[in-house]
Amino acid sequence: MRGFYIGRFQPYHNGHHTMVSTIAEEVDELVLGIGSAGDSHSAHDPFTAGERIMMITKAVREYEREDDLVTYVVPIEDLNRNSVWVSHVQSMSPSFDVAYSNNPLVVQLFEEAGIEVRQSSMFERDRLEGSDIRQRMIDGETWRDRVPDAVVETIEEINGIQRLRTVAEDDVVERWEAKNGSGGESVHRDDH
Ligand SMILES: Nc1ncnc2c1ncn2[C@@H]1O[C@H](COP(=O)(O)OP(=O)(O)OP(=O)(O)O)[C@@H](O)[C@H]1O
Ligand SMILES: NC(=O)c1ccc[n+]([C@@H]2O[C@H](COP(=O)(O)O)[C@@H](O)[C@H]2O)c1
Repeated sequence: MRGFYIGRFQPYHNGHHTMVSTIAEEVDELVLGIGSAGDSHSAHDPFTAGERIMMITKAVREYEREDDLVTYVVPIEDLNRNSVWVSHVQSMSPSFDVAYSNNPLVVQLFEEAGIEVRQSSMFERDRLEGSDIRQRMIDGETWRDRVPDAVVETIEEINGIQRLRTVAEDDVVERWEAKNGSGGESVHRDDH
């Protein structure tokens, strides 16, 4: 049996990794779908699809060895039409028998398409949440104990913390300018 588990994995953390270990008890093969694959370099989605492929491919080797799990990592870009998203996923992924997700929209779209969806409880959600882990990286707080070692290695290799801090700062400036104006007018007037 082949399963499919999709997430943004920004970054892939120990909550996702625990979910994969649970899934490994139920399937022989697992497709890990990297959602929002076209997004990167923002505070919400700092890492590219390729970087997330590295994190996940290296991390799940543990389960390939221990549980004989066969894994495939497939990047999946977003579409602006939810109604055809499941077909889009199916067009990019090896075929699968069951989907795993705790995301209510994803669950609904798969179920409406007649695909079985299995949900799990959230593991240590107070510690294992992507947005919180990204904030800890920005603030210089501990985060390494919340992700697999392979993810620490990848983030260090790509200098990911520095990137995240830079793009997060840009996001704050953009949000401030969207709310208060860029000050472009006064700069323009000063030119005369
Ligand atoms: N701690 C966790 N335990 C179990 N499942 C989780 C956990 N965290 C996330 N998931 C599930 O994994 C899938 C992918 O999640 P996602 O990559 O959005 O992580 P996230 O921690 O919710 O990140 P973000 O805060 O960036 O949205 C979703 O179905 C999500 O519900
Ligand atoms: N219309 C669409 O493009 C569509 C619909 C549902 C989910 N998704 C994607 O699936 C992924 C779901 O992952 P999360 O559970 O991590 O949010 C996200 O990348 C999300 O953007 C996309």
